Amino acid sequence: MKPLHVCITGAAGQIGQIVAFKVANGEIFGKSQLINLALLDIEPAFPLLEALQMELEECLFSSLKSITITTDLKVAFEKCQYAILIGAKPRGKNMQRKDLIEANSKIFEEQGRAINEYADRRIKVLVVGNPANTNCLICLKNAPRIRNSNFCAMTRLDLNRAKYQIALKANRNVSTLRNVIIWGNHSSTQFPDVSQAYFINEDDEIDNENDEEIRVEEVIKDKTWIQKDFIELIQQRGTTVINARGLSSAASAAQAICDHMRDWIQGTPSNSITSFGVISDGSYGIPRDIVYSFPVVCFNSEWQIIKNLKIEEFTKKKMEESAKELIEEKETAFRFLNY
Ligand SMILES: NC(=O)C1=CN([C@@H]2O[C@H](COP(=O)(O)OP(=O)(O)OC[C@H]3O[C@@H](n4cnc5c(N)ncnc54)[C@H](O)[C@@H]3O)[C@@H](O)[C@H]2O)C=CC1
Ligand SMILES: O=C([O-])CC(=O)C(=O)O
Repeated sequence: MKPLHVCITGAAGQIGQIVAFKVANGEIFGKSQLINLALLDIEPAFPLLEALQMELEECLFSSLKSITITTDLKVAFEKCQYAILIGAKPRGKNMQRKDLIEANSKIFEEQGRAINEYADRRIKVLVVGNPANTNCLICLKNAPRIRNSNFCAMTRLDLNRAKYQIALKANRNVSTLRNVIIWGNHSSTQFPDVSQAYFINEDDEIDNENDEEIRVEEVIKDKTWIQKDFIELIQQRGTTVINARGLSSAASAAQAICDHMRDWIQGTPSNSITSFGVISDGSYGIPRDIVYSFPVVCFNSEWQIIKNLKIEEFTKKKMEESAKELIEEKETAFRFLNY
């Protein structure tokens, strides 16, 4: 079996360090898939990359064929088939993610260009660095040789957070919960939506056609909680973690990266949908040319937006608010980059 070329940017950072071990241990591509791992960071972080390399090597991961540590975009992205773009400045207390546009948009412009020039034409790119949706848009605009659908922004952490809170409130096992959706921006305007979500029977955790379903809105009858407290809790979760630990989420973000990539590559489990930030094709009236989180399914290593869900007025308004913010972010970023 041929080894895969995988690149992690910002690998010396708090998320990057955790993801590197997970990738090396087969959490995305499986334990039998060999990996050539490229770890990119900036010069001041190079000693941390050296230490990371030593530790990875000494874990004796059977799927890790080689490790390259580098500060050079060409070396990092040469022949790259999967890129996880984390390297960027994180926000601190009292900041919104969009306050990072000036600090981070150039990074994604440069990396988009390098991916365009050096990577495998079929590369799949997950953008994590904030503001993730707008950085993803910048990246794909700078990589015209690569299909737009090969770029995603990560909203999986929001989805995992939402699923946890719903299962907790319902006092049910999270593994029996299906089809929660994150719409929009990875920001405080995102809309975590349970209108399509349901629980399957506890005894029926292995999906099959005969799963008995019960809608979340029939289990959690507290409409105020669903339409207000729950939404705000998920929209503000990143901030809550920053306020508690002084730094943004790391381990849960690393896990969400693996969950996103695994679904993308190996396919979503049957009867399950997930949410990806992807280039809008105009579905649900969302303007084109922004990266927006939609419900998707994946098969054959491709995602597809779930169409024709019935959208209520409440949902539609929330979806539009987030689209409006993404258009504003795009305008700010493009002005800054002189596009
Ligand atoms: N989409 C999401 O759900 C989430 C996104 N994030 C975002 O991920 C990013 C990284 O977060 P952390 O790992 O906590 O930050 P961190 O500060 O611990 O690590 C960032 C790493 O990126 C490196 N870096 C900076 N500029 C770079 C460049 N031009 N090229 C390559 N590497 C570069 C830094 O040297 C550092 O090692 C932040 O923007 C954060 O806001 C964090 C959590 C969740
Ligand atoms: O909140 C932040 O800045 C980091 C992040 O994206 C998250 O935890 O969802």
